[in-house]
Amino acid sequence: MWRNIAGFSKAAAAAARTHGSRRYLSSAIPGPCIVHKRGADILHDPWFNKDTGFPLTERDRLGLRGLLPPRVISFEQQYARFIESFRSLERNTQGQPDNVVSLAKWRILNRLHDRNETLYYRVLIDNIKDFAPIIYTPTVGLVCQNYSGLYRRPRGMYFSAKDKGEMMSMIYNWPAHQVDMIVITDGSRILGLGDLGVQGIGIPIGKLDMYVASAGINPQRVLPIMLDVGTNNQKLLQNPLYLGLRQPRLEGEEYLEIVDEFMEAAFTRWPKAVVQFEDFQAKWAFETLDRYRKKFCMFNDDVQGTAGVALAGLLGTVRAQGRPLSDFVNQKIVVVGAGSAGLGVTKTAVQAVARMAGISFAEATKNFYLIDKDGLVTTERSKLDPAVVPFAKNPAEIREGASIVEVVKTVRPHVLLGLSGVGGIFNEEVLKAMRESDSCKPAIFAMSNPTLNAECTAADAFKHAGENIVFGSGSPFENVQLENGSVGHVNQANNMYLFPGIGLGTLLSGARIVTDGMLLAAAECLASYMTDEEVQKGILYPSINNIRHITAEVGAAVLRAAVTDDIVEGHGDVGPRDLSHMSKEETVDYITRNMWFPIYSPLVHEK
Ligand SMILES: NC(=O)c1ccc[n+]([C@@H]2O[C@H](COP(=O)([O-])OP(=O)(O)OC[C@H]3O[C@@H](n4cnc5c(N)ncnc54)[C@H](O)[C@@H]3O)[C@@H](O)[C@H]2O)c1
Ligand SMILES: O=C(O)C[C@H](O)C(=O)O
Ligand SMILES: [Mg+2]
Repeated sequence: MWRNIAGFSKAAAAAARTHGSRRYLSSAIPGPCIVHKRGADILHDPWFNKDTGFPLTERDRLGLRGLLPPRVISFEQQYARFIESFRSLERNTQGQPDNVVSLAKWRILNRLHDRNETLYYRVLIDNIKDFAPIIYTPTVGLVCQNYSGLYRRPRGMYFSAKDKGEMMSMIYNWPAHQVDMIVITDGSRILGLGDLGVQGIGIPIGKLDMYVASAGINPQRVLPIMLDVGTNNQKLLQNPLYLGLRQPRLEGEEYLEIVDEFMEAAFTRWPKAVVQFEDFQAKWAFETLDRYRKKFCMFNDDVQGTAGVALAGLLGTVRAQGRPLSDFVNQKIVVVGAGSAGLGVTKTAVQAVARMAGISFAEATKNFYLIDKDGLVTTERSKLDPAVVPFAKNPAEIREGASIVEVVKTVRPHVLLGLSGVGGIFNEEVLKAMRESDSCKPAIFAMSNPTLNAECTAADAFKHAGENIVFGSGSPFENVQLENGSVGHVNQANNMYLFPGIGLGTLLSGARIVTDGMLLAAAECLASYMTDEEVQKGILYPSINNIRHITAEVGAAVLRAAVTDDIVEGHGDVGPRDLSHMSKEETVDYITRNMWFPIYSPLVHEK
């Protein structure tokens, strides 16, 4: 249907040099873009539509003359007009409830997304700090909860249990010839909001928006996928407006057959795509990761992306204490939440300790304490989930099922990290107990999303646990003004710092799988991104304003790890030998040159 030629990567190189600055607007010369449509069909296609920005010659060439008001409005003017309407929405909704304002902001952005993707992604990239909380966490959670009511037009593809046996042909219904990144969910654990069934499609859409904005994946080559295998959410099943299958979730083999069929279909059509699994309930997150990671180019963001971001944060807290990184092996870490994210983080952190100290995995678990909904996990627990067995403590040390506060008071941990999905669970008592931590700078990570599900707020953490803490949260919070006159820095400990680079680095390496080495390289790259000075101030992660730069660095680290693992197969004209001969700087440059940047390309019609 369409083909993209030259131009984009040239534009991306210029874009990368300025990291999204407005200066770029007039500096790049975009290459042409082939379009197989004409007239009104182009205006209704957000991939090609330029609204009033079509130059007169293009209007003639494409049969648009008369279909638009006569005046040609420049990209800069369109951009300014959108920002002005957004700011005026902000003014007009002042004083209204947060949810109402957030949804209104999401709607105005979504309308632009549906109409003109080039302008949409440009405003997103240039204003990522303001707009990420709307198109991504936390507002995306609210959007999923209200999806059936908000639904206007489809985005992505839906594969349901009723499509069994049809998927291999259905996949060809997708209009794009090339797909680079797929994000798939079954809607079973959307953020900390539980089973939202088909309404979970908002998550792959939001994640892929971040891929375009952060990793420069061409938006014509992303594909959000909803695997609708039913829902166990009774409220949704009873809602007459619910848009998904009205049946309980498939289980066991029936479930796996659906996922298998989708994976076969997707990789048959796009053998070089990368698939990110997102927000699957823990049992399926682990099972599918195990089942597919050696067979397909895929990773699970909640298990693996989160683990890398958390590890970078944990290493940062050691540096923030003014201690050498090797001291990580002595950090006592309490993890609250033993699901897909909590277990992924714990396992990765224990592996890091084992590697650093040169000890076995079992020995390295000594300083880790895992708490789930039934309290501290010990070997005494009946029906112990096999995934948590390696981390179960001896009940002689602390009793089975001990509460968070009991564990914190007994262990005096350096780090308290929450991935429980339970809002406010780090209450005043728990936070005050962290004052007795053995660390000079105790760290509190309230990583659950969205905002109301965070284990504590930033303000409460600094108020109750002390002004010397290091704080991270999954959803954004404002920095906190401390009584001592300084600023309590809030880190957004969110996998958004890694998944775009993991996906992009993997894609551009041409690797057919994502190895542990690639994931570790991503985490190490993020961990070493910050200067000592920043880390001393409690700043563990870079500003989201630098996300394109971070993603290029992470992507290069991932690609180089794929070279080390000897699994690169190349991408486009760049072969495996070229990749393996690139220096670190050349790899970053290669990644950067391949990042798409939104700019109007001249459209050339071809039948
Ligand atoms: N910041 C990030 O980048 C990031 C990444 C992934 C997940 N998350 C968030 O982490 C949360 C959990 O995700 P998940 O996939 O691990 O979910 P999950 O359902 O797999 O696991 C939740 C875990 O929390 C435990 N839990 C529930 N109630 C508890 C309680 N009262 N006390 C202690 N533990 C309790 C459960 O037993 C379970 O082990 C979600 O809110 C999700 O949004 C954040
Ligand atoms: O989506 C996010 O913001 C992070 C994470 O993947 C989550 O599931 O909470
Ligand atoms: Mg997730």
